[in-house]
Amino acid sequence: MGGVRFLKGHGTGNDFVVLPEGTPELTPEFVAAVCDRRRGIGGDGVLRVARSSLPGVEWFMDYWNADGSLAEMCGNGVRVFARYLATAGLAAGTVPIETRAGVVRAVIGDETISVDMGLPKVYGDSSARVGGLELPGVAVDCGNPHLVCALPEAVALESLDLHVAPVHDEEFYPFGVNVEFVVPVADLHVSMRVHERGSGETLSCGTGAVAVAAVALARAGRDTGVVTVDVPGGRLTVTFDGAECHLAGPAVIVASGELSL
Ligand SMILES: N[C@H](CCC[C@H](N)C(=O)O)C(=O)O
Repeated sequence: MGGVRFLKGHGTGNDFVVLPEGTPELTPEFVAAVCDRRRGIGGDGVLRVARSSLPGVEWFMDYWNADGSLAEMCGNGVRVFARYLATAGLAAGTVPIETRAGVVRAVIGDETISVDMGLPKVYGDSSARVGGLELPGVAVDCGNPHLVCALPEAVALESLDLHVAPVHDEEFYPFGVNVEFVVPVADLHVSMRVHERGSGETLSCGTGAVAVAAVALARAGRDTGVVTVDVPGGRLTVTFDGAECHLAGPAVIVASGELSL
């Protein structure tokens, strides 16, 4: 697909290739080639800008993982998508965006973009094995599947080797899973690393931050509050107001160009 215009952006280091409106339908092979960090542009995923057919919704975020697989939702992706719309003069203020997991609303600020994400659903317990450690975890649905594993005190977050995908229960997660490893920092303040389905370890994961925040809030016996989530790529905050949660953090566009893949 030669002559395709692209932009590059990230939200706390979770990086995406943005393909503006008019880009033809994508294939897994094309997405994997674009996300290749040596032979392509490089990215944790692709955000293709398309029109929504839903009433009152103008935009559809066609999100793909780096390996060319589809995912239902991408929280940092929505924030970068909204930043692109704003910089392209296509949106300002609050903009509804359709995703495969439903419609979310992005609130566009100068530095921060916040996404109204609905409420995650904590739906069970499972486990993951990483580096010989079998870790229990809490299953959370953020439109996409997550497993939140609290690390034992003796295990340092940075000691985990996430070059290899954690082994998960394939019966519990037949379509794969994003696995977060989390340690407490302070009250309603956690630090996490994440191994993402279809992308490997990333510096940040918005829906992952929502998942770990939901577990932290439940552990504190609360259903409203602001949870600070430190990720290797920076800091996200997740605010629960009782009706839904709001994922907030920086999102920037850093480059643009033309693909000749
Ligand atoms: N980085 C994304 C999550 C992508 C999830 C994707 N890896 C999946 O297969 O669900 C985020 O900020 O929410």
